[in-house]
Amino acid sequence: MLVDEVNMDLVTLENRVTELERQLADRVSPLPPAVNDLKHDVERFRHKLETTRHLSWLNCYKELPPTCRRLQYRRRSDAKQKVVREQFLQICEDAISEEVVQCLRLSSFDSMQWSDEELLALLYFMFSDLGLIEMFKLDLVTLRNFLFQVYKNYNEVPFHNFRHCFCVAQMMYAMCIKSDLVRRIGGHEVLILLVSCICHDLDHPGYNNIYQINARTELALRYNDISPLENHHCSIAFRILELDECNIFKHMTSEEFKLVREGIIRCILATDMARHNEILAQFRDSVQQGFDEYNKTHVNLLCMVLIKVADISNEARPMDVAEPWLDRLLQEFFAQSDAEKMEGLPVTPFMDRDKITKPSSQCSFIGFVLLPLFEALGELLTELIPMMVEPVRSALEYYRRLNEAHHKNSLADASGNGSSGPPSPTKHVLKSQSSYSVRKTSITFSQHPDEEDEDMITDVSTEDEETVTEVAVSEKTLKFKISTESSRYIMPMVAPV
Ligand SMILES: Nc1nc2c(ncn2[C@@H]2O[C@H](COP(=O)(O)O)[C@@H](O)[C@H]2O)c(=O)[nH]1
Ligand SMILES: [Zn+2]
Repeated sequence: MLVDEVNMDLVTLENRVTELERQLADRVSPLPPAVNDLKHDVERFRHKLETTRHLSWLNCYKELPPTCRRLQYRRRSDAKQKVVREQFLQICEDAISEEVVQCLRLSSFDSMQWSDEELLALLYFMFSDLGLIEMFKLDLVTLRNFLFQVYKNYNEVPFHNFRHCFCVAQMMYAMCIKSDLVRRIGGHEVLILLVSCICHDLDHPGYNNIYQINARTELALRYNDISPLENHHCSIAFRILELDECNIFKHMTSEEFKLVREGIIRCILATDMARHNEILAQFRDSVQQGFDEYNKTHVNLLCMVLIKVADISNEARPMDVAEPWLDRLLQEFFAQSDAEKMEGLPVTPFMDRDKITKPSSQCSFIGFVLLPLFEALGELLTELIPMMVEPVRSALEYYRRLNEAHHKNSLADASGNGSSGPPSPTKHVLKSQSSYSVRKTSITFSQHPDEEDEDMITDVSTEDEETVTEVAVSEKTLKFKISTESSRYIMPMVAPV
Protein backbone atom coordinates (compact mmCIF):
# COMPACT_ATOMS: atom_id res chain seq x y z
CA MET A 1 0.00 0.00 0.00
CA LEU A 2 2.68 2.47 1.12
CA VAL A 3 4.85 1.31 -1.76
CA ASP A 4 2.16 2.13 -4.32
CA GLU A 5 1.51 5.47 -2.64
CA VAL A 6 5.18 6.48 -2.83
CA ASN A 7 5.34 5.66 -6.52
CA MET A 8 2.07 7.43 -7.24
CA ASP A 9 3.12 10.50 -5.22
CA LEU A 10 6.39 10.70 -7.05
CA VAL A 11 4.74 10.49 -10.47
CA THR A 12 2.16 13.10 -9.41
CA LEU A 13 4.89 15.38 -8.12
CA GLU A 14 6.84 15.06 -11.37
CA ASN A 15 3.72 15.80 -13.41
CA ARG A 16 2.93 18.84 -11.31
CA VAL A 17 6.44 20.22 -11.71
CA THR A 18 6.27 19.65 -15.47
CA GLU A 19 2.91 21.43 -15.64
CA LEU A 20 4.25 24.35 -13.56
CA GLU A 21 7.25 24.57 -15.84
CA ARG A 22 5.03 24.55 -18.95
CA GLN A 23 2.72 27.25 -17.64
CA LEU A 24 5.56 29.49 -16.52
CA ALA A 25 7.56 28.99 -19.72
CA ASP A 26 4.67 30.59 -21.67
CA ARG A 27 4.88 33.74 -19.56
CA VAL A 28 8.36 34.02 -18.03
CA SER A 29 11.63 33.55 -19.80
CA PRO A 30 14.09 32.46 -18.54
CA LEU A 31 12.40 30.34 -15.87
CA PRO A 32 12.99 31.49 -12.26
CA PRO A 33 15.81 29.51 -10.58
CA ALA A 34 13.34 28.22 -7.95
CA VAL A 35 11.54 26.18 -10.62
CA ASN A 36 14.75 24.57 -11.81
CA ASP A 37 15.76 23.91 -8.21
CA LEU A 38 12.44 22.20 -7.55
CA LYS A 39 12.80 20.12 -10.70
CA HIS A 40 16.30 19.03 -9.70
CA ASP A 41 15.14 18.20 -6.17
CA VAL A 42 12.46 15.91 -7.55
CA GLU A 43 14.95 14.31 -9.95
CA ARG A 44 17.39 13.79 -7.09
CA PHE A 45 14.64 12.25 -4.98
CA ARG A 46 13.75 9.79 -7.74
CA HIS A 47 17.43 9.00 -8.27
CA LYS A 48 17.84 8.36 -4.55
CA LEU A 49 14.87 6.01 -4.45
CA GLU A 50 16.11 4.19 -7.53
CA THR A 51 19.69 3.78 -6.35
CA THR A 52 19.59 3.35 -2.56
CA ARG A 53 19.68 -0.31 -1.75
CA HIS A 54 18.22 0.01 1.75
CA LEU A 55 15.16 1.76 0.28
CA SER A 56 14.58 -1.08 -2.18
CA TRP A 57 11.48 -2.15 -0.23
CA LEU A 58 9.77 0.90 -1.77
CA ASN A 59 10.00 -0.94 -5.10
CA CYS A 60 11.69 1.94 -6.90
CA TYR A 61 15.20 0.52 -6.56
CA LYS A 62 16.99 -0.38 -9.78
CA GLU A 63 20.11 -2.53 -9.55
CA LEU A 64 22.95 -0.52 -11.06
CA PRO A 65 24.60 -2.03 -14.09
CA PRO A 66 28.27 -2.78 -13.37
CA THR A 67 29.41 0.04 -15.67
CA CYS A 68 27.83 2.65 -13.36
CA ARG A 69 30.16 1.55 -10.62
CA ARG A 70 33.10 2.56 -12.74
CA LEU A 71 34.20 6.07 -12.10
CA GLN A 72 33.83 8.87 -14.53
CA TYR A 73 37.31 10.04 -15.34
CA ARG A 74 37.53 13.64 -16.34
CA ARG A 75 40.37 14.56 -18.62
CA ARG A 76 41.23 17.82 -20.33
CA SER A 77 40.35 18.05 -24.01
CA ASP A 78 43.08 17.22 -26.53
CA ALA A 79 42.89 20.80 -27.80
CA LYS A 80 43.57 22.25 -24.33
CA GLN A 81 46.45 19.81 -23.77
CA LYS A 82 47.98 20.77 -27.09
CA VAL A 83 47.92 24.47 -26.23
CA VAL A 84 49.45 23.83 -22.80
CA ARG A 85 52.23 21.74 -24.33
CA GLU A 86 53.07 24.35 -26.96
CA GLN A 87 53.15 27.15 -24.43
CA PHE A 88 55.13 25.12 -21.91
CA LEU A 89 57.76 24.39 -24.55
CA GLN A 90 57.88 28.07 -25.44
CA ILE A 91 58.48 29.33 -21.91
CA CYS A 92 60.38 26.53 -20.18
CA GLU A 93 63.83 27.91 -21.00
CA ASP A 94 62.91 31.52 -20.11
CA ALA A 95 64.81 32.97 -17.21
CA ILE A 96 62.85 33.03 -13.98
CA SER A 97 63.27 36.24 -12.04
CA GLU A 98 64.92 36.21 -8.62
CA GLU A 99 61.64 37.48 -7.18
CA VAL A 100 59.76 34.43 -8.45
CA VAL A 101 62.46 32.08 -7.23
CA GLN A 102 62.16 33.56 -3.74
CA CYS A 103 58.35 33.20 -3.83
CA LEU A 104 58.66 29.60 -4.99
CA ARG A 105 60.68 28.84 -1.86
CA LEU A 106 57.92 30.00 0.46
CA SER A 107 54.87 28.20 1.82
CA SER A 108 52.82 31.26 0.83
CA PHE A 109 53.23 30.49 -2.88
CA ASP A 110 49.80 30.48 -4.53
CA SER A 111 49.58 28.05 -7.45
CA MET A 112 46.18 29.43 -8.42
CA GLN A 113 47.76 32.57 -9.79
CA TRP A 114 49.66 30.63 -12.43
CA SER A 115 48.61 28.89 -15.63
CA ASP A 116 49.18 25.16 -16.22
CA GLU A 117 52.11 25.79 -18.57
CA GLU A 118 53.72 28.12 -16.04
CA LEU A 119 53.40 25.50 -13.32
CA LEU A 120 55.03 22.94 -15.63
CA ALA A 121 57.87 25.39 -16.25
CA LEU A 122 58.26 25.94 -12.51
CA LEU A 123 58.48 22.19 -11.90
CA TYR A 124 61.13 22.03 -14.61
CA PHE A 125 62.98 24.84 -12.84
CA MET A 126 62.91 22.96 -9.49
CA PHE A 127 64.91 20.08 -11.00
CA SER A 128 67.54 22.48 -12.19
CA ASP A 129 67.59 24.65 -9.06
CA LEU A 130 68.13 21.62 -6.82
CA GLY A 131 71.08 20.64 -9.01
CA LEU A 132 69.40 17.39 -10.11
CA ILE A 133 69.81 17.97 -13.84
CA GLU A 134 73.54 18.31 -13.52
CA MET A 135 73.93 15.63 -10.85
CA PHE A 136 72.03 12.95 -12.80
CA LYS A 137 72.75 14.21 -16.31
CA LEU A 138 69.01 14.46 -16.93
CA ASP A 139 68.15 14.98 -20.58
CA LEU A 140 66.16 18.23 -20.85
CA VAL A 141 63.88 17.15 -23.71
CA THR A 142 63.07 13.94 -21.83
CA LEU A 143 62.37 15.89 -18.64
CA ARG A 144 59.93 18.16 -20.50
CA ASN A 145 58.21 15.14 -22.08
CA PHE A 146 58.00 13.45 -18.71
CA LEU A 147 56.45 16.49 -17.03
CA PHE A 148 53.93 16.94 -19.81
CA GLN A 149 52.90 13.25 -19.69
CA VAL A 150 52.42 13.59 -15.93
CA TYR A 151 50.24 16.66 -16.51
CA LYS A 152 48.13 14.70 -19.04
CA ASN A 153 47.59 11.90 -16.57
CA TYR A 154 45.93 13.95 -13.85
CA ASN A 155 42.15 14.19 -13.96
CA GLU A 156 40.13 17.35 -13.67
CA VAL A 157 38.67 16.49 -10.28
CA PRO A 158 38.12 19.22 -7.68
CA PHE A 159 41.11 18.45 -5.41
CA HIS A 160 43.32 15.59 -6.58
CA ASN A 161 44.32 17.30 -9.80
CA PHE A 162 47.54 18.51 -11.41
CA ARG A 163 47.59 21.64 -9.25
CA HIS A 164 47.52 19.53 -6.08
CA CYS A 165 50.55 17.60 -7.34
CA PHE A 166 52.23 20.93 -8.07
CA CYS A 167 51.48 22.21 -4.54
CA VAL A 168 52.93 19.07 -2.96
CA ALA A 169 56.07 19.28 -5.13
CA GLN A 170 56.45 23.00 -4.41
CA MET A 171 56.23 22.44 -0.65
CA MET A 172 58.79 19.65 -0.94
CA TYR A 173 61.08 21.95 -2.95
CA ALA A 174 60.69 24.68 -0.28
CA MET A 175 61.54 22.21 2.52
CA CYS A 176 64.53 20.82 0.57
CA ILE A 177 65.94 24.33 0.19
CA LYS A 178 65.20 25.36 3.78
CA SER A 179 66.73 22.20 5.29
CA ASP A 180 69.52 21.85 2.74
CA LEU A 181 68.41 18.29 2.10
CA VAL A 182 70.64 17.66 -0.93
CA ARG A 183 73.64 18.00 1.37
CA ARG A 184 72.04 16.18 4.31
CA ILE A 185 70.43 13.16 2.71
CA GLY A 186 71.93 13.28 -0.80
CA GLY A 187 70.83 13.95 -4.37
CA HIS A 188 69.31 10.50 -4.95
CA GLU A 189 66.85 10.93 -2.09
CA VAL A 190 65.93 14.45 -3.21
CA LEU A 191 65.38 13.23 -6.79
CA ILE A 192 63.20 10.42 -5.43
CA LEU A 193 61.23 12.89 -3.29
CA LEU A 194 60.60 15.40 -6.06
CA VAL A 195 59.55 12.78 -8.64
CA SER A 196 57.37 11.04 -6.04
CA CYS A 197 55.58 14.28 -5.17
CA ILE A 198 54.92 15.02 -8.84
CA CYS A 199 53.55 11.52 -9.46
CA HIS A 200 51.93 10.73 -6.10
CA ASP A 201 48.26 11.15 -7.13
CA LEU A 202 48.44 10.34 -10.87
CA ASP A 203 45.06 9.47 -12.39
CA HIS A 204 43.25 10.01 -9.08
CA PRO A 205 39.52 9.46 -9.76
CA GLY A 206 38.33 11.76 -6.93
CA TYR A 207 37.04 8.89 -4.75
CA ASN A 208 39.34 7.54 -2.06
CA ASN A 209 40.41 4.03 -1.06
CA ILE A 210 37.45 3.57 1.26
CA TYR A 211 35.11 3.96 -1.68
CA GLN A 212 37.30 1.84 -3.95
CA ILE A 213 37.20 -1.04 -1.49
CA ASN A 214 33.56 -0.80 -0.46
CA ALA A 215 32.38 -0.40 -4.05
CA ARG A 216 34.69 -3.20 -5.18
CA THR A 217 35.99 -1.10 -8.04
CA GLU A 218 38.41 -2.25 -10.69
CA LEU A 219 41.33 -0.76 -8.72
CA ALA A 220 40.38 -2.53 -5.48
CA LEU A 221 40.04 -5.79 -7.35
CA ARG A 222 43.35 -5.28 -9.14
CA TYR A 223 45.28 -4.49 -5.95
CA ASN A 224 43.38 -6.77 -3.53
CA ASP A 225 42.31 -3.82 -1.34
CA ILE A 226 45.95 -3.02 -0.52
CA SER A 227 46.42 0.75 -1.02
CA PRO A 228 44.61 0.52 -4.37
CA LEU A 229 44.97 4.19 -5.26
CA GLU A 230 48.60 4.60 -4.24
CA ASN A 231 49.53 1.41 -6.12
CA HIS A 232 47.71 2.81 -9.13
CA HIS A 233 49.41 6.24 -8.96
CA CYS A 234 52.77 4.53 -8.73
CA SER A 235 52.04 2.13 -11.55
CA ILE A 236 51.01 5.00 -13.84
CA ALA A 237 54.25 6.81 -12.94
CA PHE A 238 56.37 3.87 -14.02
CA ARG A 239 54.30 3.34 -17.14
CA ILE A 240 55.12 6.92 -18.12
CA LEU A 241 58.78 6.27 -17.33
CA GLU A 242 58.66 3.15 -19.52
CA LEU A 243 58.14 5.42 -22.54
CA ASP A 244 61.60 6.01 -23.91
CA GLU A 245 60.92 9.69 -24.66
CA CYS A 246 59.83 10.23 -21.01
CA ASN A 247 62.37 8.07 -19.19
CA ILE A 248 64.38 10.64 -17.26
CA PHE A 249 66.30 7.80 -15.58
CA LYS A 250 67.46 6.15 -18.80
CA HIS A 251 71.11 7.06 -18.27
CA MET A 252 71.22 5.40 -14.87
CA THR A 253 72.86 2.05 -14.29
CA SER A 254 70.39 -0.74 -13.57
CA GLU A 255 71.53 -0.77 -9.94
CA GLU A 256 70.92 2.97 -9.59
CA PHE A 257 67.54 2.72 -11.34
CA LYS A 258 66.56 -0.11 -9.00
CA LEU A 259 67.28 2.08 -5.95
CA VAL A 260 65.42 5.05 -7.39
CA ARG A 261 62.44 2.87 -8.34
CA GLU A 262 62.34 1.33 -4.85
CA GLY A 263 62.51 4.79 -3.30
CA ILE A 264 59.67 6.19 -5.42
CA ILE A 265 57.46 3.19 -4.71
CA ARG A 266 58.21 3.51 -0.98
CA CYS A 267 57.39 7.22 -0.96
CA ILE A 268 54.18 7.06 -3.02
CA LEU A 269 52.85 4.09 -1.06
CA ALA A 270 53.58 6.00 2.18
CA THR A 271 50.93 8.58 1.22
CA ASP A 272 48.12 6.11 2.04
CA MET A 273 46.57 7.64 5.17
CA ALA A 274 45.80 4.14 6.44
CA ARG A 275 49.54 3.86 7.14
CA HIS A 276 49.81 7.20 8.93
CA ASN A 277 50.15 5.91 12.51
CA GLU A 278 52.51 3.11 11.57
CA ILE A 279 54.91 5.47 9.73
CA LEU A 280 54.72 8.20 12.36
CA ALA A 281 55.45 5.74 15.19
CA GLN A 282 58.49 4.32 13.37
CA PHE A 283 59.79 7.79 12.56
CA ARG A 284 59.41 8.91 16.19
CA ASP A 285 61.39 5.83 17.25
CA SER A 286 64.19 6.71 14.84
CA VAL A 287 64.35 10.26 16.25
CA GLN A 288 64.30 8.99 19.83
CA GLN A 289 67.10 6.52 19.09
CA GLY A 290 69.18 9.41 17.72
CA PHE A 291 68.51 10.00 14.04
CA ASP A 292 71.45 8.85 11.94
CA GLU A 293 71.75 10.36 8.45
CA TYR A 294 73.93 7.38 7.44
CA ASN A 295 71.32 4.85 8.56
CA LYS A 296 69.29 3.84 5.49
CA THR A 297 66.24 2.86 7.55
CA HIS A 298 66.23 6.25 9.26
CA VAL A 299 66.59 8.12 5.97
CA ASN A 300 63.80 6.07 4.39
CA LEU A 301 61.52 6.99 7.28
CA LEU A 302 62.43 10.65 6.98
CA CYS A 303 61.60 10.56 3.25
CA MET A 304 58.22 8.93 3.93
CA VAL A 305 57.46 11.58 6.55
CA LEU A 306 58.59 14.38 4.24
CA ILE A 307 56.27 13.33 1.42
CA LYS A 308 53.40 12.84 3.88
CA VAL A 309 53.99 16.33 5.29
CA ALA A 310 54.12 17.90 1.81
CA ASP A 311 50.97 16.00 0.83
CA ILE A 312 48.85 17.37 3.67
CA SER A 313 50.57 20.74 4.02
CA ASN A 314 47.75 22.91 2.76
CA GLU A 315 47.05 24.28 6.25
CA ALA A 316 50.64 25.50 6.54
CA ARG A 317 49.81 28.02 3.83
CA PRO A 318 48.19 31.40 4.47
CA MET A 319 44.43 31.34 4.86
CA ASP A 320 43.71 32.97 1.50
CA VAL A 321 45.68 30.20 -0.26
CA ALA A 322 44.59 27.31 1.95
CA GLU A 323 40.85 27.88 2.19
CA PRO A 324 39.95 27.49 -1.51
CA TRP A 325 41.82 24.15 -1.46
CA LEU A 326 39.89 23.05 1.58
CA ASP A 327 36.67 23.93 -0.25
CA ARG A 328 37.78 21.77 -3.16
CA LEU A 329 38.64 18.90 -0.83
CA LEU A 330 35.23 19.08 0.82
CA GLN A 331 33.62 19.23 -2.60
CA GLU A 332 35.33 15.92 -3.43
CA PHE A 333 34.46 14.46 -0.01
CA PHE A 334 30.79 15.35 -0.38
CA ALA A 335 30.62 13.98 -3.92
CA GLN A 336 31.98 10.68 -2.59
CA SER A 337 29.61 10.45 0.37
CA ASP A 338 26.68 11.38 -1.91
CA ALA A 339 27.71 8.54 -4.24
CA GLU A 340 28.01 6.19 -1.25
CA LYS A 341 24.49 7.12 -0.14
CA MET A 342 23.10 6.64 -3.62
CA GLU A 343 24.80 3.30 -4.07
CA GLY A 344 23.84 2.00 -0.63
CA LEU A 345 27.48 1.76 0.48
CA PRO A 346 28.74 2.57 4.00
CA VAL A 347 28.90 6.36 4.24
CA THR A 348 32.38 7.64 5.08
CA PRO A 349 31.68 9.75 8.19
CA PHE A 350 34.37 12.41 7.75
CA MET A 351 33.03 13.05 4.25
CA ASP A 352 29.36 13.24 5.11
CA ARG A 353 27.79 16.66 4.44
CA ASP A 354 25.16 15.89 7.10
CA LYS A 355 27.78 15.29 9.79
CA ILE A 356 30.73 17.62 9.31
CA THR A 357 31.37 21.32 8.96
CA LYS A 358 34.46 22.99 7.64
CA PRO A 359 35.72 23.84 11.18
CA SER A 360 34.83 20.47 12.71
CA SER A 361 36.61 18.67 9.88
CA GLN A 362 39.74 20.80 10.29
CA CYS A 363 39.76 20.57 14.10
CA SER A 364 39.94 16.80 14.00
CA PHE A 365 42.25 16.56 10.98
CA ILE A 366 44.74 19.19 12.15
CA GLY A 367 44.56 18.25 15.83
CA PHE A 368 44.79 14.47 15.56
CA VAL A 369 46.59 13.84 12.26
CA LEU A 370 48.42 16.81 10.84
CA LEU A 371 49.98 18.57 13.83
CA PRO A 372 51.45 15.45 15.50
CA LEU A 373 53.16 14.58 12.20
CA PHE A 374 54.46 18.08 11.60
CA GLU A 375 55.72 18.38 15.18
CA ALA A 376 57.59 15.09 14.85
CA LEU A 377 59.33 16.38 11.73
CA GLY A 378 60.01 19.73 13.46
CA GLU A 379 61.81 17.89 16.24
CA LEU A 380 64.35 16.62 13.76
CA LEU A 381 64.45 19.52 11.28
CA THR A 382 63.99 22.42 13.68
CA GLU A 383 64.54 25.03 10.94
CA LEU A 384 61.17 23.95 9.48
CA ILE A 385 59.21 24.93 12.61
CA PRO A 386 58.44 28.54 11.59
CA MET A 387 57.45 27.52 8.04
CA MET A 388 55.52 24.31 8.75
CA VAL A 389 54.57 23.94 12.41
CA GLU A 390 53.68 27.43 13.62
CA PRO A 391 51.20 28.26 10.83
CA VAL A 392 49.49 24.91 11.42
CA ARG A 393 49.14 25.64 15.15
CA SER A 394 47.58 28.97 14.31
CA ALA A 395 45.21 27.34 11.78
CA LEU A 396 44.11 24.90 14.49
CA GLU A 397 43.43 27.78 16.88
CA TYR A 398 41.46 29.54 14.19
CA TYR A 399 39.29 26.52 13.42
CA ARG A 400 38.78 25.81 17.13
CA ARG A 401 37.43 29.31 17.66
CA LEU A 402 35.29 28.98 14.55
CA ASN A 403 33.97 25.66 15.80
CA GLU A 404 33.11 27.11 19.20
CA ALA A 405 31.36 30.07 17.57
CA HIS A 406 29.44 27.65 15.41
CA HIS A 407 28.36 25.60 18.43
CA LYS A 408 27.28 28.74 20.29
CA ASN A 409 25.26 29.91 17.29
CA SER A 410 23.62 26.51 16.94
CA LEU A 411 22.70 26.49 20.65
CA ALA A 412 21.34 30.03 20.44
CA ASP A 413 19.29 29.09 17.38
CA ALA A 414 17.95 25.99 19.09
CA SER A 415 16.82 27.99 22.13
CA GLY A 416 15.27 30.68 19.91
CA ASN A 417 17.70 33.39 21.08
CA GLY A 418 19.64 33.56 17.85
CA SER A 419 19.78 36.77 15.91
CA SER A 420 17.82 36.77 12.69
CA GLY A 421 19.55 35.43 9.61
CA PRO A 422 21.81 32.43 9.19
CA PRO A 423 24.67 31.95 11.66
CA SER A 424 27.93 33.18 10.23
CA PRO A 425 30.77 32.39 12.62
CA THR A 426 33.31 33.36 9.97
CA LYS A 427 32.32 37.00 10.37
CA HIS A 428 33.42 37.12 13.99
CA VAL A 429 36.54 35.02 14.00
CA LEU A 430 39.71 36.20 12.36
CA LYS A 431 42.86 34.17 12.00
CA SER A 432 45.20 35.36 14.76
CA GLN A 433 48.25 35.70 12.56
CA SER A 434 47.79 38.04 9.64
CA SER A 435 49.19 35.95 6.85
CA TYR A 436 48.64 36.38 3.18
CA SER A 437 49.93 34.73 0.08
CA VAL A 438 52.72 36.18 -1.93
CA ARG A 439 51.08 37.95 -4.86
CA LYS A 440 52.25 37.26 -8.34
CA THR A 441 54.10 40.35 -9.50
CA SER A 442 56.62 41.47 -12.12
CA ILE A 443 57.75 38.12 -13.40
CA THR A 444 58.49 36.58 -16.70
CA PHE A 445 55.19 34.71 -17.08
CA SER A 446 51.82 36.22 -17.91
CA GLN A 447 48.98 36.56 -15.41
CA HIS A 448 46.62 33.61 -15.16
CA PRO A 449 42.96 34.67 -14.91
CA ASP A 450 41.24 33.34 -11.81
CA GLU A 451 39.17 30.32 -12.70
CA GLU A 452 35.92 30.01 -10.81
CA ASP A 453 35.32 26.38 -9.92
CA GLU A 454 31.83 25.25 -10.67
CA ASP A 455 29.77 24.14 -7.75
CA MET A 456 32.30 25.57 -5.29
CA ILE A 457 31.51 25.15 -1.62
CA THR A 458 31.63 28.46 0.15
CA ASP A 459 30.57 27.26 3.55
CA VAL A 460 29.42 24.05 5.07
CA SER A 461 26.47 24.80 7.23
CA THR A 462 25.47 21.47 8.60
CA GLU A 463 24.98 20.09 12.04
CA ASP A 464 28.30 20.27 13.86
CA GLU A 465 29.50 16.93 15.20
CA GLU A 466 32.76 15.46 16.48
CA THR A 467 33.97 13.30 13.66
CA VAL A 468 36.36 10.43 13.61
CA THR A 469 39.59 11.07 11.75
CA GLU A 470 40.39 9.85 8.30
CA VAL A 471 43.24 7.79 9.70
CA ALA A 472 40.98 5.91 12.09
CA VAL A 473 38.37 5.13 9.41
CA SER A 474 41.03 4.26 6.85
CA GLU A 475 42.86 1.96 9.22
CA LYS A 476 39.64 0.18 10.04
CA THR A 477 38.39 -0.09 6.48
CA LEU A 478 41.52 -0.42 4.45
CA LYS A 479 44.40 -1.86 6.26
CA PHE A 480 44.83 -5.32 4.98
CA LYS A 481 46.60 -7.23 7.66
CA ILE A 482 47.87 -10.60 6.71
CA SER A 483 49.65 -12.13 9.63
CA THR A 484 53.11 -13.29 8.68
CA GLU A 485 53.35 -15.37 11.83
CA SER A 486 51.61 -18.68 12.06
CA SER A 487 48.33 -18.33 13.87
CA ARG A 488 48.23 -19.58 17.45
CA TYR A 489 44.56 -20.20 17.06
CA ILE A 490 43.89 -23.74 15.96
CA MET A 491 40.70 -24.26 14.04
CA PRO A 492 38.55 -26.66 16.03
CA MET A 493 38.20 -29.92 14.19
CA VAL A 494 34.69 -30.68 13.13
CA ALA A 495 33.71 -33.82 14.93
CA PRO A 496 32.88 -36.62 12.51
CA VAL A 497 29.26 -37.51 12.54
N1 LIG B 1 40.00 17.11 6.53
C1 LIG B 1 41.13 17.33 5.86
N2 LIG B 1 41.73 16.33 5.21
C2 LIG B 1 42.87 16.58 4.55
C3 LIG B 1 43.45 17.85 4.51
N3 LIG B 1 44.59 17.78 3.75
C4 LIG B 1 44.69 16.51 3.35
N4 LIG B 1 43.66 15.78 3.82
C5 LIG B 1 43.40 14.35 3.63
O1 LIG B 1 44.62 13.66 3.49
C6 LIG B 1 44.65 12.95 2.28
C7 LIG B 1 46.05 13.04 1.72
O2 LIG B 1 46.27 12.08 0.77
P1 LIG B 1 46.24 12.29 -0.83
O3 LIG B 1 47.51 11.62 -1.30
O4 LIG B 1 45.00 11.60 -1.29
O5 LIG B 1 46.25 13.73 -1.20
C8 LIG B 1 43.63 13.65 1.37
O6 LIG B 1 43.06 12.79 0.44
C9 LIG B 1 42.59 14.09 2.38
O7 LIG B 1 41.69 13.07 2.61
C10 LIG B 1 42.80 18.90 5.21
O8 LIG B 1 43.25 20.05 5.25
N5 LIG B 1 41.66 18.58 5.87
ZN1 LIG C 1 47.97 14.07 -2.50
